[in-house]
Formats: sequence, C-alpha cells, structure tokens
Amino acid sequence: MPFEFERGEIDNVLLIKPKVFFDERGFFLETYKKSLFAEAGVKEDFNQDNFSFSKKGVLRGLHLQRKPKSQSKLVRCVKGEILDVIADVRANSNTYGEWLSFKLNDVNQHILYVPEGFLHGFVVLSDSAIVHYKASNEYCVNCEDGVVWSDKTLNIDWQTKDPIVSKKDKLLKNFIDFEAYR
Ligand SMILES: Cc1cn([C@H]2C[C@H](O)[C@@H](COP(=O)(O)OP(=O)(O)O[C@H]3O[C@@H](C)C(=O)[C@@H](O)[C@H]3O)O2)c(=O)[nH]c1=O
Repeated sequence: MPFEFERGEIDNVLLIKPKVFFDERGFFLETYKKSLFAEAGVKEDFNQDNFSFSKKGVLRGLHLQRKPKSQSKLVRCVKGEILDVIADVRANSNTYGEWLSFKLNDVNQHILYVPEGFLHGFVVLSDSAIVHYKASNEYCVNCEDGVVWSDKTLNIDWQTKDPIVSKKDKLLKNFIDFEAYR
C-alpha cells in the first residue's frame, strides 16, 4: 500500500503518509492517486494546483473559500517545514471552533487532507518552505473569507513569535464575527 491514511481527531480530516522509495539515485513517492484516495474518503475532483515559496516566520491564513467554490485541499510541504493548521468552522459540527496542527516537512512527506468547511493556514518553521497543494475548486476572489491568525477565541499555538503576515491577512475578521460554513 503506497499510502497510510490516518484519521485526524476531527471528523473527515486525514493525515496521509506516503511510502517513500529510496535508491541510489534518490527517492520517489506518489503524492496523489485517485482510486486509493477515493477509497479513503477523498472522492472529489481536484481542479487547481497551487505552489508557494515563503521565508522563515511567514504565516499565511487563516483562509477558506465559500460556496459555490468551496475548496477541500491536499497540502504538502515540498521543501523545508511548516506547521499546518486547520480549524473546523462547519455549522452544527461537534468540533466547531476546534483546531489541529500538523508538522509537514520534506522528511516525513506527509500530506494533509483539509475538507471543505475548514479554515486553513500555515507558518514556516524552517529557513524557507515550498508548499504545494491541490484544491477541489478554482480560486474565486469573491468567495474568499477568513479569520485573523491571532484570534483570541481560536487561540492557536503557532509555535512562532512575531510571524510575518500579509496586509490582507492582518485585516481578516475575528472568529466571533465569522459566519459558520454551511
Ligand atoms: C490563493 C490564490 C491567490 N491568487 C493571487 C491573489 C494575490 O494577488 C496573490 C497572493 O494571494 P494570497 O495572499 O491570498 O495568497 P496566500 O496567502 O498564499 O493564500 C493561500 O493561503 C493558504 C493558507 C491557503 O489555504 C490557500 O487556499 C490560499 O488562501 O495570488 C491567485 O491568483 N490564485 C489563487 O488561487
């Protein structure tokens, strides 16, 4: 089996651990396989791939796209290490407002499945990081929403002091003003 699918502590979240094949040339791994991912519950089509490079201490998030262009994501840190954070904002969810964090890096090669209805963000722990992720729907500027990373109610432990945050992300709303995802 080229993947181990580990259930997250929040419903529908998956940490995917690919099998890495090493040889004298280097290594090889599969990062997405429709049939096996679908068996594990990731049945949607992925319609956009994204790539970002960020310096140490850069924090991007917390973001979500609303309907009709909601996005689930498959997130991978190709180079370096990030702390990837998701928060459940699905209306009527038993774990509404709860967050989880995962260290994704170029050694463990873990992939995080972020279902629809979750805020998503990450902070770079290494000197720099390259993050590559698949999204189920295309980017839609009018569907963008989010919560400020430092929100007191969510109280996320980013394991980073004074992160570098974009002007846009500093202006995101607080969790109490954020409408649940439905
Ligand atoms: C996300 C995105 C941005 N852009 C443009 C808009 C802007 O000019 C520039 C940078 O956009 P942002 O500042 O929103 O990029 P960034 O802060 O990296 O946004 C991303 O953050 C992570 C945490 C996610 O989960 C993603 O879904 C996405 O929201 O790129 C696209 O053209 N397509 C896209 O899909």
